[in-house]
Amino acid sequence: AKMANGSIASLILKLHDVNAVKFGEYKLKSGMTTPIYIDLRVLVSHPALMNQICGLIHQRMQEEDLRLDSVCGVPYTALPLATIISSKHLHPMLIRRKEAKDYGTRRLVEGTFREGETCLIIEDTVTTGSSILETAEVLHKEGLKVTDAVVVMDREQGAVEMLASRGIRLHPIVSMFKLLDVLQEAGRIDGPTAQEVRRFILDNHTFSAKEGNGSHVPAKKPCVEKEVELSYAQRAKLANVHPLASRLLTIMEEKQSNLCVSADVTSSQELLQLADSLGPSICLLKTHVDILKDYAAAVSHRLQALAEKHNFLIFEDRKFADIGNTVKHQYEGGLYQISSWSHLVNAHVVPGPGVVRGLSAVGKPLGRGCLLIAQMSSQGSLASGDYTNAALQMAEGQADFVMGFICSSKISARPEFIHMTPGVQMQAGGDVLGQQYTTPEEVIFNKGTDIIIVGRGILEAPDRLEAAELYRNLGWGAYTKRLAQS
Ligand SMILES: O=c1ccn([C@@H]2O[C@H](COP(=O)(O)O)[C@@H](O)[C@H]2O)c(=O)[nH]1
Repeated sequence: AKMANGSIASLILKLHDVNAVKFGEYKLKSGMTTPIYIDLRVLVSHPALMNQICGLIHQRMQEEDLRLDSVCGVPYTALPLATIISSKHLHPMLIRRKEAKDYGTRRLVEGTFREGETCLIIEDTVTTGSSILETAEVLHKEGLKVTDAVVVMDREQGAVEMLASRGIRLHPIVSMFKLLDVLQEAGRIDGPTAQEVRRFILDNHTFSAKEGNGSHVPAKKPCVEKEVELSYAQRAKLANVHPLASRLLTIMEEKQSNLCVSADVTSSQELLQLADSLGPSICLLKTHVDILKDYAAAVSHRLQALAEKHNFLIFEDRKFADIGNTVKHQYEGGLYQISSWSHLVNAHVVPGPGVVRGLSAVGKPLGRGCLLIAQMSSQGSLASGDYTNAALQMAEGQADFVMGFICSSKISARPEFIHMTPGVQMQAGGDVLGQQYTTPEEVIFNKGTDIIIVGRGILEAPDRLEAAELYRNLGWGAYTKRLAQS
């Protein structure tokens, strides 16, 4: 059985108890200042916790079916971890010296081994992965093979990718987003602290596949592989872009609008009237067709005509979340026949990739597109950390149908993907049912997403058109400011 969530959560809380997780301002080996510091040096004072961690490392070694002839801890903090695993599970251990002695054998690797043998590296914490790489390089020089490393705490800042680019698979026991989720859930840290650290981690990814930067220094401008930013128009012309994403990006550029209005009204007449009056201001109209009390097929026909007239796309916010076969029916059939009129739909990733395959079977031949829900705006949302990463991976695996994300911040550096953010109003705040709002400037300029989704901020305004124009101007202004800064 895969490592249970409960045992990881209990480990995280114990690490916090012994002050191995510290919040504040700290400097890392790379020189980077970080709002969170992981200090596993304290483990030597907590033998029971040390044993628990070694048990989890060994469990991971078995789950991954790792073949090894020896283990080697990265000096110094991981040395006792490797020692316990070696002693308890009878894996021979090697010790990598940080500096050669100037007497005796002058060896950099102590212990007995034969050329061609495989050594598993054990590390306490990784940021860039550079310490593991240094140790692997020393072992390589001695003729040993290093294919895998296990780390207790991955800060999720690029070590997995950097080491993979050097042929080493990294297996983390705890990852940063999981740690933040558990501490926040347990009330150990508040929401703003967790959010500040998440933001820091996302903005300070140290590996760029393009530069292949191996480690010692963060990528030049720290961010998710941040490079010079492309305009919406440039992104529309990219070779790999989904045709519907290209159309949407072109509309955005032409209309100077990154505003999606969320038309959460319950009468069809009001929906159509909204589409007609706000049509010139928006790039996208988002519907919840199942809240209409008087839906008939004619409504979707008229909506399509208005989308043509005002040059916007339609996005039915259906949030599909079932197995592939069921969502196929839900998308194509039933009362609403969504695939026949909605350019875009979205899906939760909780069922796994089958949900996208099911939707794609219906939507792709019609030229439709799909957004994956990677994060949600509501308080206490479970869509964060590993879940968000899973959404990203799922999108990358089916990018011929998935064209972007519903998210609260930019999660992919690939310019083909469009990031759309709900929970937007003029002022930060929320409603009584857990909705949380941020401003257009925060979403587009600071969090780097592409489209603001605004519902009640416009629907409840005394003059809806005036409000829509205000949001359009703010969203577009934040985008042009971001472009100018890149
Ligand atoms: O995480 C999410 C995903 C979807 N929504 C939807 O967006 C609108 C927001 O309406 P407001 O009136 O601006 O709060 C609504 O249709 C939600 O279903 C979201 O808010 N958060």
